Amino acid sequence: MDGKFGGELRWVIVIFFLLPASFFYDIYYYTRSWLIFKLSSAPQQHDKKVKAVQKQVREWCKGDQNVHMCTARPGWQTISFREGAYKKTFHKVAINMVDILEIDTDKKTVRCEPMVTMGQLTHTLVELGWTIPVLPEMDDLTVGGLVMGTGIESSSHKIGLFQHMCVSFELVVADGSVVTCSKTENPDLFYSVPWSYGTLGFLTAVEIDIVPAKRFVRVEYKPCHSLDNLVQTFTEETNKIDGNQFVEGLMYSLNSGVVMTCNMATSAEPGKLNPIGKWYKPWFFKHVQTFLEKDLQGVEYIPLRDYYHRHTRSIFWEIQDIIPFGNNVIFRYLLGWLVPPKVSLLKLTQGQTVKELYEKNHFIQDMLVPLSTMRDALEVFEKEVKIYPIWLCPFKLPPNPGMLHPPNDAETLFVDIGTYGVPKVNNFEPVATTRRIEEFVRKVKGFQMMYADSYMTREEYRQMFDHTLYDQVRKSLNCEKAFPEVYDKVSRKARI
Ligand SMILES: Cc1cc2nc3c(=O)[nH]c(=O)nc-3n(C[C@H](O)[C@H](O)[C@H](O)COP(=O)(O)OP(=O)(O)OC[C@H]3O[C@@H](n4cnc5c(N)ncnc54)[C@H](O)[C@@H]3O)c2cc1C
Ligand SMILES: NC(=O)C1=CN([C@@H]2O[C@H](COP(=O)(O)OP(=O)(O)OC[C@H]3O[C@@H](n4cnc5c(N)ncnc54)[C@H](OP(=O)(O)O)[C@@H]3O)[C@@H](O)[C@H]2O)C=CC1
Ligand SMILES: CC(C)=CCC[C@@H](C)[C@H]1CC[C@@]2(C)C3=C(CC[C@]12C)[C@@]1(C)CC[C@H](O)C(C)(C)[C@@H]1CC3
Repeated sequence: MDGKFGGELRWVIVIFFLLPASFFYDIYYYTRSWLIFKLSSAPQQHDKKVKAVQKQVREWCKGDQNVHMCTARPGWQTISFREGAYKKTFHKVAINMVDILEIDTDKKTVRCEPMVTMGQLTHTLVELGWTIPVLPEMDDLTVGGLVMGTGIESSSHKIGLFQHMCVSFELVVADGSVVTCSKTENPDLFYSVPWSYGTLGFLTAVEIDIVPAKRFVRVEYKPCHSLDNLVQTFTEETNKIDGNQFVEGLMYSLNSGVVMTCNMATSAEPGKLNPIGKWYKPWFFKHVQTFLEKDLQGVEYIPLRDYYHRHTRSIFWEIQDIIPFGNNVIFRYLLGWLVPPKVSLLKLTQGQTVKELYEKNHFIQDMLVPLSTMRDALEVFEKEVKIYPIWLCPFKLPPNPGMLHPPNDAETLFVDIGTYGVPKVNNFEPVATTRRIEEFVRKVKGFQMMYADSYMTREEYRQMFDHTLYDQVRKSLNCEKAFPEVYDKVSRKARI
């Protein structure tokens, strides 16, 4: 879809075509998983589905093995910025595994298949009084994508990244056999899987910790009017040993922002309930900004699912560029219940015009840097792109084996700096600007989230991510012919 409808009138396509399509898509999957759970048919089907994956891999083994393998999930369906070019040429293995297999409340784990989404998990678990400790909040993120890539949320400062609450993985590896791994069983494989982007094997099941859920989240909004104040408040709140189940920051300029500290609660104080997930409610980031404007500290109680998916309706703040009047009160009351359009359908229908617009004039990155370097990092982002709001999400990084190591191999607090939008500086140049920021991140021993565009060279990439264990495991599992190296899947050159 090109021309005007691909550019400034994209919203026409979105409202009249994508929103209804997204609605029916959701209804179909919602009903399907509800029925499957009611019939309790998923656990019996699982072994059959694993065998189907094994069969496909063994067929590849019998062939001449001259192309690598990847999952058959089309690039447009994923929550990454671009599609992998390799999806056109690789041998595709279908992994149609979309079900929750078991909720074990004694062991406190949920076992699910890799295509289970975050929206599906919250619907299921929260209703039963449980939740997972780190719940990356966009509804359509999948367990498989989050394990193989990475996931983060505002509880990560207590728990770590998505990978750190995973108990075990089940994979079909290069020779078609099934391997399970955990901290005690095949630990090398267990620690190498996160950030391996499907280059060690096909994931078929994941066991994840669960914790009791409460009905509400008590949110305290703390407006800050200087960079020093914001960095100090954010750091103190993140460091509180016993307090704050969730900590999040939204910055509206280099010198202003709101730090939110949150805890689950069983009941709400009268008059302070705010069901922000309802279709007529303002976008969450706009709502948070009102606390800054009024310079008011405030307390609210948000229903748990609404809290988890607080940035979903506005796709963080990306929806502003897609439906410019989306936060208008009339639009919200009339059509707010249809929002957001599915990222996958947006990707599927975007034309060359939009692609080029985003290529030249849009910046989407999440950079994970040690909390102690947060101030410098924010100044670098201000100088290089000047995009606001900025999303701040703290997380702890334990000194585990694998791709990510904290400085000096000691558990360290990090912060994810998320910048999504149109740069406001005059000298923005996508490649050069991103490369300068990547260089800063490497210098402070941080990491780039690889769903976005990365312009690092192979050497720079290997400098950022420790490949020692990964290389070893690839060798022992004979991955060379079966899967490419991570770099060849995630670098900008590998994506279209
Ligand atoms: C996969 C899935 C998708 C769901 N999707 C939605 C949704 O989209 N929207 C929504 O509002 N609600 C959804 N739900 C929630 C569902 O409606 C509630 O879980 C239901 O209300 C549970 O109440 P109940 O008393 O009927 O449970 P129960 O009668 O105890 O269980 C209901 C069924 O689930 C099976 N079951 C129970 N525990 C497990 C387990 N640990 N592993 C496997 N099967 C189990 C039981 O065998 C039974 O057939 C979903 C649940 C699941 C599991
Ligand atoms: N809050 C957060 O933490 C957010 C995280 N993200 C990012 O989004 C991505 C997840 O998006 P999503 O659409 O769910 O996933 P994707 O389909 O984009 O998959 C991501 C990677 O995981 C691999 N993968 C997925 N499933 C399997 C499997 N069963 N077996 C082997 N490899 C698999 C894919 O391999 P292949 O290429 O072969 O398909 C791909 O390389 C992650 O990279 C995450 O970091 C994005 C937004 C927010
Ligand atoms: C760690 C966290 C919280 C990351 C959040 C990342 C989101 C803001 C990203 C993930 C996918 C993402 C890059 C996407 C887009 C915006 C930013 C998103 C949603 C959009 C919708 C922008 C518009 C584009 O035309 C297009 C449809 C291709 C993309 C799709 C992916």
